[in-house]
Amino acid sequence: MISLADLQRRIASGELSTDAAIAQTRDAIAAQDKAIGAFVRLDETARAQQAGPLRGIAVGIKDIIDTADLPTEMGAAIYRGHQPRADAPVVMALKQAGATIIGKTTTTAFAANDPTATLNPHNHAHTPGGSSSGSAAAVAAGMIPLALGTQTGGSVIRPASFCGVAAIKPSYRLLPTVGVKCFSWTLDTVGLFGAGVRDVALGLAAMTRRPELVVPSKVSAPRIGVATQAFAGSPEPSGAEALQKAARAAEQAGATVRELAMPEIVAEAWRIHPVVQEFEAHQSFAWEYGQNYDAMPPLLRGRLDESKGGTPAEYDAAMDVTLRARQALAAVLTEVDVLVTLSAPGAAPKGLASTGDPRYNRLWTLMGVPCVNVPTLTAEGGLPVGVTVIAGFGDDAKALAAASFVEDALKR
Ligand SMILES: NC(=O)CC(=O)O
Repeated sequence: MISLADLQRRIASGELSTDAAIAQTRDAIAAQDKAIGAFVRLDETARAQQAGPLRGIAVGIKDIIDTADLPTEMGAAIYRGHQPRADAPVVMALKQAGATIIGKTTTTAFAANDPTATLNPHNHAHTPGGSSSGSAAAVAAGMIPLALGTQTGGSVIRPASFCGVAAIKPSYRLLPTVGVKCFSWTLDTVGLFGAGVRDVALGLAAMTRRPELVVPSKVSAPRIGVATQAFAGSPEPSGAEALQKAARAAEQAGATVRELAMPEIVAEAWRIHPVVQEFEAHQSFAWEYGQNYDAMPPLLRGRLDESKGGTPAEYDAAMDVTLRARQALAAVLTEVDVLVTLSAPGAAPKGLASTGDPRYNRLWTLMGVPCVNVPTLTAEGGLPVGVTVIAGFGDDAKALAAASFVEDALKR
């Protein structure tokens, strides 16, 4: 994979020009993407910039995020050829930091669960996950050093786990979702993919102009609470093994590690996540579902068919649980620095019919807390499995530093 940190060092030292860095990316895409299918479209006119912390860094943008220089087609026939007038603010933030938008990466239709044709670079017989399929696959295949995705359920963390890359779903609203096709305004969060945790941190720090997000050279040992999420059901053996391996490695590296049960109200928030998601989806997709029913992607259309009976009273009750659960989780996170939990039930499912199950991700999306995927082990078939490091709302720097600690501990 291409390390953003390594590219920055080589560009800063003059060893590598920004033009050469972008040319290397184009060569890697040309060599790999015919087999992987991570990109919907490439910008052949995009050039390297000469200033900014992300100069020479090629970035892939999930195709539900508006771009002025490329169509934004939402992975859906209804939006084929759709050309936004303006870049979404997160795209502009990348450009203002010096990045080069190299292309649009595949997304499941409307970032739901109708799968893409993108393959897992580690094993082409398996899904890369979704809904940010192309972003995770393009980074994992070594085509680009940085990509944007989004998460409503588990669409950043789960594909990152399946593809063996680092990723962050930041605190809710750290990055604006203006210009991002809305699924659920309470849940939708823009995230980043990179080769390693430090690379993701550098990308997020540059986009947000928050240098405090950069992982320091020395990271102190965190107090870790292991959250098994038993309320979400049992994981597959590879998922359980990854959680145990990460906890053990962190402890051997000096972290204090203990299992932490979640309060019942937090488990209840896990249960009502779909109520919030689907109620808001019916409003977000009202035009597509109401005026273009036959052209809707089938799995999303079926979900909306099933959930159209949801009532405002049910939604209000779910939001009340959400607010109380966020308060309870904040109290839990005073006992430890971070939580470590499962990123997915196990390795990537075989075939492309499913992008996997967000059952271990969705709670944290609803809680709005920063989540970082740390690649942890390689399961049967050469398939990666990660774990998620979680800090309190607004503690993105702490989540990134602790995730880097776990990442380094796993390398020992
Ligand atoms: N958009 C999403 O997060 C949906 C998913 O987890 O597959």
